[in-house]
Amino acid sequence: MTDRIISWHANPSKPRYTPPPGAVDAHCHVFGPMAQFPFSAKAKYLPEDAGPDMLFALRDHLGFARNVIVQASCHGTDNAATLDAIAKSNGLARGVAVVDPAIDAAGLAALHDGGIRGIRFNFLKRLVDDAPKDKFLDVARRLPAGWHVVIYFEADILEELRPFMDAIPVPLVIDHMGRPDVRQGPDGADMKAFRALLNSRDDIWFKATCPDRLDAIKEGGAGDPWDAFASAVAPLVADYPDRCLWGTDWPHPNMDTEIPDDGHLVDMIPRIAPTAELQRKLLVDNPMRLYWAD
Ligand SMILES: O=C(O)/C=C(\CC(=O)C(=O)O)C(=O)O
Repeated sequence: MTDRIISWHANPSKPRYTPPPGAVDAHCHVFGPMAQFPFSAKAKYLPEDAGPDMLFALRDHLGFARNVIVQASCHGTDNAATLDAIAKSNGLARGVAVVDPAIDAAGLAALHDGGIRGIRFNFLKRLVDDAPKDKFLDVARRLPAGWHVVIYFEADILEELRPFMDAIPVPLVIDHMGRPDVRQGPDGADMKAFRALLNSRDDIWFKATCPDRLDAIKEGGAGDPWDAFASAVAPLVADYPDRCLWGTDWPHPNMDTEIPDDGHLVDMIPRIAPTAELQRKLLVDNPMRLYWAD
């Protein structure tokens, strides 16, 4: 793997939609800079540098106030780039780490001090070599108070993961709603299965994110303006208004063949959360509860 990839829009449009004051982009990443924070030897993609300065400039351009930076698989379990970005944010960013499950209490406390409030378990085979459920459960039982677990999986393994998720004793946040096939519509099999998961516990949250991935032309969707995503996801946000989060997913890893315009992504917000109250919950109240409770 030698070629470094650019997966972000060079000149995203200014959104027509204005987020409420204090809005949080609750799913984004930083890449490198590689000279300072080398990528993991196990990385499945090798991106160009997309550091904190670029992330914070995009935040301001899109009208957001805060970021939740999620450690991306290309940095493995070395969270230094994520921690560096949080440290440079003047308190306006917090993060989700990926850890070696053998991490000890002192290691977790250091992450907490650096602004981390959760850990991510990634089950996508194209992104990680292994996902040891027993070791994941062990560390999930030892997290600092107030932390949660973020899980990234695709819809076809939701049922298989149910016993594992049931055993996690802290709140769960599901990336991109477990990647349902949005073309099935709001009452399709994938959304029904996801609703059953949400109904099994009241502390499971979800990210109403990634129309560009879930309604991608390369996956058989229609692409921007992502109509199937809007009609499948709006009812979910309406029915679970206190458990949803939103994020850009910038710099859009692995979307280099269909790079989304971040301004258009922001313009999806009123289509999935049509009222001011829903927008405030999605963008401010919910992420603040999860990431800035202290
Ligand atoms: O970041 C995302 O939302 C999605 C990713 C990349 C990723 O998660 C990672 O590298 O850890 C994907 O589907 O390729």
